[in-house]
Amino acid sequence: MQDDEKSHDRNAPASPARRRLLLGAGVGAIAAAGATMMPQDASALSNESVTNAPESDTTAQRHSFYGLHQPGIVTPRPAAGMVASFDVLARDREQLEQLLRTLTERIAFLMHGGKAPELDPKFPPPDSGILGPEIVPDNLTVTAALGSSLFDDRFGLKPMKPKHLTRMQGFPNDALEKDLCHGDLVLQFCSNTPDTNIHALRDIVKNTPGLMLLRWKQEGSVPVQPPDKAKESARNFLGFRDGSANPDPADETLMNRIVWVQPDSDEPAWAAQGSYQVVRIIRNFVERWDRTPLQEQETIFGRRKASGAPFDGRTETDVPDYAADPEGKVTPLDAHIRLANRRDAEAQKHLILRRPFNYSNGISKSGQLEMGLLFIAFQADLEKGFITVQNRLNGEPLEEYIKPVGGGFFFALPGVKDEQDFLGRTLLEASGPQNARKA
Ligand SMILES: C=CC1=C(C)c2cc3[nH]c(cc4nc(cc5[nH]c(cc1n2)c(C)c5CCC(=O)O)C(CCC(=O)O)=C4C)c(C)c3C=C
Ligand SMILES: [Fe+2]
Repeated sequence: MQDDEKSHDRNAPASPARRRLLLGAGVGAIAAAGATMMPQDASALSNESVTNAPESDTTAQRHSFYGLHQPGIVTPRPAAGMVASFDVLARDREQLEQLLRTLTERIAFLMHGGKAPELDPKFPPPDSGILGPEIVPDNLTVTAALGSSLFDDRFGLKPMKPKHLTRMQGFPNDALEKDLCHGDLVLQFCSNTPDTNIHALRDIVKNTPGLMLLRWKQEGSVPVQPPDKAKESARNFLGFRDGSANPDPADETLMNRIVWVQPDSDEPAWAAQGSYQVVRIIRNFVERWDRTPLQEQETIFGRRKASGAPFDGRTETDVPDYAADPEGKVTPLDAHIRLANRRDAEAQKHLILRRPFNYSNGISKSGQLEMGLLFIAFQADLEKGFITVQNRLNGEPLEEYIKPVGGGFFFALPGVKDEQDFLGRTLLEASGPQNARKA
């Protein structure tokens, strides 16, 4: 059987299009055919398939919304991502609580899936309908985080601000566009398809009128690979594997150290089990990059382009030995990976969990491709994490090919523990005299 076919559930009944393919070509013929035949086979379907929806057997994938932590941080990164940033319009704490409760209710529904609600047709339909009458979960996670601007006088949250949460400062190579930066509240959508993310965003926007207003959004994607292929990091738009040295999200002890704010930390108690989220929209000058010799590209990152291996290794999981290369004769001292992680005891304090997506936004006024990296990173300490690493990267050779233009610093809220709980409850309960209604 060919690679493309293996991604389907073999026990699932064949769809009409697939049955036609099997009947038309004959199962034996397909099995005998080489992998290179598949494109011809796929396009040999009846002309009906030109307008049929493409098939996927992953639309039923579902994450649990409830738990100690929000999903979308250490859960696997699917093919489609989006960050949407909002200004909060709620006028008082009561309205802020209403917003957080509505967000909780909508996210719980969207991640679970179910029938789209119906109303008397004299009213606007409650759902956009873009996923049809049955809303599939499609691996969706929606992760909510707050910006430092929410911790002002409007809601009495000032004393509750997470210790390191600041408005994102500009770094030396940045050219930040103000319409692409900051926000009171940010939602990160991750799912199998852009349509599922857009559906979720439109649902949330429709259900929060007068409570928040979109400020900016950025969509992104991750290239997919056949499920039975050995696990490899996905490639970014500069063609390199991105994520090879990411800390293991399945290692709970490690995640408690580098991602999740701990109850015994110096952060406000309400913030325990939350995480600092950094979002950076980093444009890549791909035309210039594509005219750069391979050798130079690899020197800039400190890794081989094809395999992702470090210069003293064979595979992308091999660990570079900088102690054996103090002068940078193997891996240059200013290579991206060497600056980002010196691989010594000190560097252990500055680890971050990266969750980036590639983005492509059309073209610039001068006819250049507007594409790059929607860089997202989580850490328990913003100062020790992203800010320290970025300061080490300042002035790196990669800067000739990248330009950060937007993003912000946020604090991803602790998880919603059950159906009685809501996003931000611990914050509202902890702050001010007008405590939040008990969940
Ligand atoms: C401040 C943090 C980082 C920014 C911003 C950043 C931008 C950026 N990175 C790439 C491509 C790669 N990065 C890689 C490794 C890597 N990058 C960071 C941090 C930032 N990158 C870290 C901590 C690491 C890991 C270093 C290590 O532990 O060895 C790699 C190599 C493969 C990998 O480990 O992921 C690539 C490729 C781009 C294109 C980019 C901005 C556009
Ligand atoms: Fe990087």
